[in-house]
Amino acid sequence: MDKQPRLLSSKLFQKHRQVEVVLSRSVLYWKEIEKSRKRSSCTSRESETAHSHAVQVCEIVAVHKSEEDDQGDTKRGRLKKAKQQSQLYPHTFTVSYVRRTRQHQWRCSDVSFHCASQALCQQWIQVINEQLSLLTNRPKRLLVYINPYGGKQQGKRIYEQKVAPLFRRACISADVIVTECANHARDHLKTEANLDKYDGVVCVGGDGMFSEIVHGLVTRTQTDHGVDQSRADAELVPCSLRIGIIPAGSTDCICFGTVGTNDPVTSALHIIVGDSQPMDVCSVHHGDVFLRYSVSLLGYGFYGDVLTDSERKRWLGPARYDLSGVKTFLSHNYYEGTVSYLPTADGLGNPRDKVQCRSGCHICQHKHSSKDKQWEMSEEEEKSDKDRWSTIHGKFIAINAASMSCACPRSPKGLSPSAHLADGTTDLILVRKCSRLDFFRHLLRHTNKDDQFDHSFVEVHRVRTFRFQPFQKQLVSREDPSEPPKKKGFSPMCSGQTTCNYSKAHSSWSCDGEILKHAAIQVSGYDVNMVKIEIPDKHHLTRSNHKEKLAVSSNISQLLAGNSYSCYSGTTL
Ligand SMILES: Nc1ncnc2c1ncn2[C@@H]1O[C@H](COP(=O)(O)OP(=O)(O)OP(=O)(O)O)[C@@H](O)[C@H]1O
Ligand SMILES: CCCCCCCCCCCCC/C=C/[C@@H](O)[C@H](CO)NC(C)=O
Ligand SMILES: [Ca+2]
Repeated sequence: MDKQPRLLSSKLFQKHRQVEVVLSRSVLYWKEIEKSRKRSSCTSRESETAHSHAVQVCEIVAVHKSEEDDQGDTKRGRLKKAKQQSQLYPHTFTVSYVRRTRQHQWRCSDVSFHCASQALCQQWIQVINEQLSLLTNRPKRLLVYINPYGGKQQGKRIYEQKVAPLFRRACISADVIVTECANHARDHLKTEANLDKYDGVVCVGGDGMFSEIVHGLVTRTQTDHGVDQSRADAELVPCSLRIGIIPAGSTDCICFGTVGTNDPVTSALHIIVGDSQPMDVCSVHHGDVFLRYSVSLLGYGFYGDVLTDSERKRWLGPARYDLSGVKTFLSHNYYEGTVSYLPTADGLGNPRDKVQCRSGCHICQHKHSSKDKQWEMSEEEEKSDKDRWSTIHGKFIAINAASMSCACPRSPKGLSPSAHLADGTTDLILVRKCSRLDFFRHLLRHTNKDDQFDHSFVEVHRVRTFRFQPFQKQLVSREDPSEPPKKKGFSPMCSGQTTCNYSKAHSSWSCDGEILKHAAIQVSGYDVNMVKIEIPDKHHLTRSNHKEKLAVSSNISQLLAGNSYSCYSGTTL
């Protein structure tokens, strides 16, 4: 039981049982009081039973006066007793709270308490509401964008049936925009939306829709502050709004990888209780042209080809990825090019250390602690960066940069199971040319417990920044990979069948599910945050089910952008 002082304590009825209900600052607690008769004395005494319950105040969704006085017991034998009790305790209030179920899923449960007087009932409602109003991280006004065509085209139904009733119950007001075309949400955020009115933006859709919203918010903030985001070295201004995700897409890896499940009700509840989770965001440039931000996967070769092919099959819904996956696998293309990367300093773990990023992850927390200088680069260290760049030239079936695990229902541990959500790094996975069978083995390991990096043709590096240059006949190798490539380095790629046996010379980059126009990219890395998501409640892990893989939810996060142009930095989503 909570050691904090009691704010309120009463004997009330719950269903047909008398319970002692106690509210402290952090916990609502109720315990059944069983009346048993002692034969010897024939006097009644109260004894404690094992039936006690506790709900954290921060996980109370709402408290309401209940209209009906049905005490919830319809069994005939007890009906009479229940009726008597409802006459004695006619005033009822209902507390809605978060209940954890299996596999990271949350549900909203109700418990009703019956009081003898209206004054007592009102007092309970008032005191609980007062405690809830102290939770300042909870949103009150939200701007919701629904992509009606994402995933199985269920976005609108999911919002209306599963999310809106919960928002209403939690007294959250929501302005809803159902998008009419691609980039509707992005452009509305960029130019029209009155963002002062809201505490957060909610995205009902998949990773592509989430990406739209990130781009809209970041761009809007930079425009408002006169920052030119196309400059790779621009100091970005933090966004003040958080983004929540209601999964309604095909992959939903950003939701799955942060919350641990892609369940709309769970996400809605995380938004209501104001949970947030920092996430890395990287910026992708082609020379000095800004292309996009990425929060999940940048994939060239296999995933780029899957995405390119799947876009033509959108009408198939999520199944398009399976079909295009098989087709791309059978094509067995590989691509020649040069990857240069700047590895992370020690202390940020490595992609094969089997450390999983959870809420309150110490690596991510250190990254975001301004007092902790452990991972901040000194000037000298920054200068010596130039010597730390590595360059690999080769033929690759896939080049993947995972800024987070990229866990999703297809691959529950993700492309890089130990990648961190907010450490300012990305895991660069290079899959070299190999046989079809070997590549199949590698892919298969994404779906089971085996280590997908444990192959001679796969290497993985935790990096702060990297560049990719597809092979070009006329390409003269640059001497310093840490310098951005000169413009001429991006002259037309070799066309026709050059080095690849089975494929065209170039693949495309899939950036969070969107195809980039250029194959030659630099993904900026810098140790200062571009955008940051804060975790306001560091205790979340301790109050959650310890079996949970990813204890927290990241559904709503805050764009707190720090400075700098860069990339793997926490964003506030
Ligand atoms: N009204 C609309 N009509 C057509 N396209 C839209 C509309 N609204 C948004 N979009 C675009 O649809 C694309 C895909 O949406 P979304 O990410 O929601 O679903 P998905 O691609 O099925 O899922 P995932 O990205 O998780 O694989 C996004 O890039 C977004 O820009
Ligand atoms: C023989 C079985 C092979 C199964 C291979 C499973 C591997 C699946 C890995 C999927 C990772 C998805 C990472 C997420 C990327 C998103 O950004 C993007 C847009 O939603 N989705 C895809 C599919 O690229
Ligand atoms: Ca990361």
